[in-house]
Amino acid sequence: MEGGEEVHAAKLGEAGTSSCHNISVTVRFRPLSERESECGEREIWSVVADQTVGVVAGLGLRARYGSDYVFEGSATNAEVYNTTAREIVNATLDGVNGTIFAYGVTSSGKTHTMTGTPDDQGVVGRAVADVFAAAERTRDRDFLLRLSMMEIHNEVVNDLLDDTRTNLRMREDPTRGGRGFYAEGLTEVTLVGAEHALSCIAAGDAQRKTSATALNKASSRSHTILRLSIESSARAADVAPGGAPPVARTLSALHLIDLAGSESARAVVTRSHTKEGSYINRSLLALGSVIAKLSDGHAAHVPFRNSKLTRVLASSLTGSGARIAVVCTVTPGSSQAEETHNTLKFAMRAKKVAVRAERNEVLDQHSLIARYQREVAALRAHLYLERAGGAASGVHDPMHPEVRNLRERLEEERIAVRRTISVGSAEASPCDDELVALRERVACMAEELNAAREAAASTQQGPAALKAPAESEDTEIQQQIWAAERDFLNSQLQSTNERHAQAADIIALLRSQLLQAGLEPATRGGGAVAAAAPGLMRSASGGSVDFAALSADAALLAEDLMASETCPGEGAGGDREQPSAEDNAAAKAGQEELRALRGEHAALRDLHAALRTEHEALVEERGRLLAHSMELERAVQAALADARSECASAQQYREEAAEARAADAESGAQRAELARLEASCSQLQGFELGTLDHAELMALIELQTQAVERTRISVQLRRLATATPGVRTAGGGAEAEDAAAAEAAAQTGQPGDAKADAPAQAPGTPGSLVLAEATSPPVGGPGSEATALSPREAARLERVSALRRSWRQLQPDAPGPVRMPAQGLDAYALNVEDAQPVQWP
Ligand SMILES: Nc1ncnc2c1ncn2[C@@H]1O[C@H](COP(=O)(O)OP(=O)(O)OP(=O)(O)O)[C@@H](O)[C@H]1O
Repeated sequence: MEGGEEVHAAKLGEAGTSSCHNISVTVRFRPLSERESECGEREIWSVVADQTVGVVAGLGLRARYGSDYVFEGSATNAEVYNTTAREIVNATLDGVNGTIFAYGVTSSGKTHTMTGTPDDQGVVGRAVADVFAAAERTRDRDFLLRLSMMEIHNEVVNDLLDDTRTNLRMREDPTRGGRGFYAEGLTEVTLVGAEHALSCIAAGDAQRKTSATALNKASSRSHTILRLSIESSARAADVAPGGAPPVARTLSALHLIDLAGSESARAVVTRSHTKEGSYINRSLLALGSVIAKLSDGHAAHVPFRNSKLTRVLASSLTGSGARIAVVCTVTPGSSQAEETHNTLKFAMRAKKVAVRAERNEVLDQHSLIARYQREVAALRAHLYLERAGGAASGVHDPMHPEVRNLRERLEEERIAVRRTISVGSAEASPCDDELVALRERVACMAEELNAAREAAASTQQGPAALKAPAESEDTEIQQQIWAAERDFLNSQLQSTNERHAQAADIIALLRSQLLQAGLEPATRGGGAVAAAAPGLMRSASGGSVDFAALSADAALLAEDLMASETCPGEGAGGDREQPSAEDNAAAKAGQEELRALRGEHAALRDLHAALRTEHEALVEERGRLLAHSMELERAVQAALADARSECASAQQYREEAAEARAADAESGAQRAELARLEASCSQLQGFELGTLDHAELMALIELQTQAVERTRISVQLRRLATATPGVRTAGGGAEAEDAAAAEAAAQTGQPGDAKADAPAQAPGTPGSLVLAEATSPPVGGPGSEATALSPREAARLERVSALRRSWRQLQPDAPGPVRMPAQGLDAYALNVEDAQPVQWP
């Protein structure tokens, strides 16, 4: 069902049945991990009622969440699958799309639920087995199953079935019902059996990006989307014979999605985790807002385009829809309480989303399955005819699934080999050119050698031919001819000797040049080379050999060789019938020289071949070393990046530790103070009276008496304070207002002014009552006459002064103004606050 294929499809009006379902929501707990148990974590979330989870201890998250199904940590994958997914998987065989995904924070058990373990397969393995088993059982229909797998990693879509296809584009297909996004160029493998499907899925899983984080040894760093396309139609044999009738086929897709887990900074180990974590959290946020909009039911716009994940899910949530199940995985531990709370909130929202799910049935003459069916029918007929003709043995059905599969694999391998060859030949083309040039040169030299040989052979035959001159020829003329020939041959011999000498010099020069160039005797793979030309092998200046110069030398040598071979032997002149001994010796020496030259030539040729081999080995070696060094470079860069991010994390941890230590010290001091207060309190409240001796008891009674006295005075003062001029109060409510009024009066000289003996900067602590010194009667405004106090006011003032004196007696050491706690005057706690700790002997 890749983009555009359904262009030819036509909906069967009434044939497609539609129903509306809410997303099925399952909450699955995982057991506490070993690490969590070792750290002393407690299980604070649990099942609190039928299909309801809630907090069972501490942390103040007094929450309860209902869901369709709840599984505790002991539940198996089989139980989870049978309850939550099986029905949806079965519906896909009937043409209804299905989507099952796992959602939760990192390390909560999503991959455990979707992929499972070898002993307890997850949703994916079980769904694939069920689909194939059902297809097998349904004898009256042909099924075509195709698989694709992709991951969304850092908002980049990668093909998990073909690692060369990365960064695929998401395209919108307007021909699909509702919103249909698909990844362009995503591989779809036609499946031939459950085993085949599982092996493809295992290969795809191996391509997923995972890495160890602080919370999970194998944390998924990407969202994985597996899509199983299911196409079926009435079996070929049941299709009306003749022509190509329209085929009614059902199409559906099962999406199995293992989301990456949202994660906090706690999970981060490296800098790349931070980046991945932010992409993961962003896309999950986008999913959350899509679900929130859909759960609202009236949202005008649903932001599917905000992330690739929501685009992929768009077709399931709209259009012809899908039956959807979400398994929310959570950990019961106290350390992830907040995250669990958020996951459960997502679950609640998802539960409200209603999705229409429609049976997809189309009429189509062009579908793949229709073509296969026609081909199968034709092949069956062919097979029948063959069998009838007695030639049925050894016939293989080319449409047999296994044959088809093998063909597909063969084709894939062929493509891969072609790709490798084209890459290899592009890399090898410079070497090839060199090789071709060398081959041509060697061929030229071989030709030249042959020509030289022929010439030498004809030269050897020369004297014999010269031995039989025609009897009839004039002897004198003959002698002149021979003399001329002798002169010619002598001159030739001389020039040959010179050339030999030149050739010897050139060879010596060539050797010395090669030696100077640093061409050492081969130490590896060059035994033959060393034998052919000791001292020649590799250039120290970068490993390249000057083939052009070498070839020029070789050509020169070959020329000399040819020239020497085409010359008649030394001493061939003179009397041909009876060559002199001198001539014979010279000829012999010439032939030896010739042999030596030939040997030299052959050695040179071997040298060429050996050098070529060596050169190829060097090119290969260099390529390998280059790749290795690039790999090392990459590893070093990655290690550097990791080290830097670890440094940053360590610094952060150090700062956090320092803060924690400071907070610890502070809280220690507070705890000590609290303990002291609690001790005083319990003593004062009589909890420990039984442990006191007589003197202690008396001291305590004294203290209590003083406290009661202070309370009494405080209460009286409070009553008086509001009505008596000259008394300034401070604290909360009306007292604060009074104090502010008194302050304002002091500044403006209004009546009520009083000279407080309290320091100006501390008019009163909140919640305390301050008795100011009333040294003079209040006066009126500026320029006004002093106002005499009324007898009632004077009496009050007198009482205040008396009270103040009593207070002073009780608190002789208290500095500054008389302050008494005003909070809770009616509570016994006042005494606790006010009392000094009793120093027991
Ligand atoms: N229900 C379970 N029973 C037993 N072990 C579980 C269960 N769920 C999870 N685990 C274990 O907890 C660990 C983390 O689980 P898993 O890798 O599935 O988490 P995740 O949610 O996929 O994490 P991430 O988002 O980081 O990929 C694994 O070792 C897994 O075996």
